[in-house]
Formats: sequence, C-alpha cells, structure tokens
Amino acid sequence: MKQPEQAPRPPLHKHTSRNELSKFIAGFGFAFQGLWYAIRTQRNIRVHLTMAVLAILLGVLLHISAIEFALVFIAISGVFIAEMINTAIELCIDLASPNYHPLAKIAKDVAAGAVLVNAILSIIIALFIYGPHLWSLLFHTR
Ligand SMILES: Nc1ncnc2c1ncn2[C@@H]1O[C@H](COP(=O)(O)OP(=O)(O)OP(=O)(O)O)[C@@H](O)[C@H]1O
Repeated sequence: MKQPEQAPRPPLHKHTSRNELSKFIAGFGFAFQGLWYAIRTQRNIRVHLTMAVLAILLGVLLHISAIEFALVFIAISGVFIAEMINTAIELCIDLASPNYHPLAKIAKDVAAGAVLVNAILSIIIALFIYGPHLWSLLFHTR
C-alpha cells in the first residue's frame, strides 16, 4: 500500500479545548478527512462510487420501490464501510509491521476477505432487486 506523506502529528488538544459543540464539529471534520482520504487514495472505493451511482440511476429508471431503494442504499453503504475499515486496518498494519510478517499477511487477507463477503452480498441483493424488474422489462411479463 502507498504510504501517505509523513507529517508531524498535530496537537491533539487543538480542537478539543473550547466546548462540546466545537469538539463535535471537529469530529465531523476528522471523519470527512478520513472519507476524503479513502476516496482519494483507494481505487476500489472510486470503483464502488461509480457502481453506486449506476445502481441508483438503474433504480430510478426501473422505478424500484422505496423498500428496494432502502436495501440498495444499505448494500452501497455496507461496501463503503467495509472498504474503509479495510483501509484503516491496512494502514495500521503498515505502521506496525512495515516488513513482511506472517501475522500481518493474515490480518490483511482477513480484512480483504471481509470486503469480498460484503461485495458478494451486494451482488446477491442487486440480483434480487434488479433481476425481477429487468426480467419483466425484457420479457414483458407484467
Ligand atoms: N507487512 C506485510 N507482511 C506480510 N504480508 C503482507 C504485508 N503487507 C502486505 N502483505 C500481503 O500483500 C497483500 C497486499 O497488500 P497491500 O497492502 O498492497 O494491500 P492491497 O490489498 O493491495 O490494498 P491496496 O490496493 O488498497 O493498497 C496483502 O493482502 C497481504 O497478503
């Protein structure tokens, strides 16, 4: 994995001294920084983003129901969450074990396996949701 640029650690208390609200807002800022880092550096996440837009557009074109849309959004967010946790795990492993270590390999492979399980689940959900709509569109069965 490509290492992010090394920079001195910013003071932890910078955003936390004022009050609870500023802490809360700063927390959102850090979370968005993490999200942006993931989108910027992870090719898989950009692929998922493209697939997510296509899935939503297909849903609109096929007039899928609100419940079906909810399931599509759950599937989309599940893949993003899994990818981002995988990225965080990869970064921690690169930090703790920059050299080859069998445990580092297992940890990274297991994290990647979790993403794979989630991706398979999303494909199954997509087949159940879009399958019948596409079938009736193609074969005029409704
Ligand atoms: N420190 C390490 N020790 C042992 N094996 C490692 C180590 N780092 C990576 N690997 C092995 O190489 C594989 C790929 O690792 P890498 O960090 O490049 O992740 P990746 O899946 O290519 O992610 P990305 O494409 O997001 O960088 C891991 O799944 C693991 O099997």
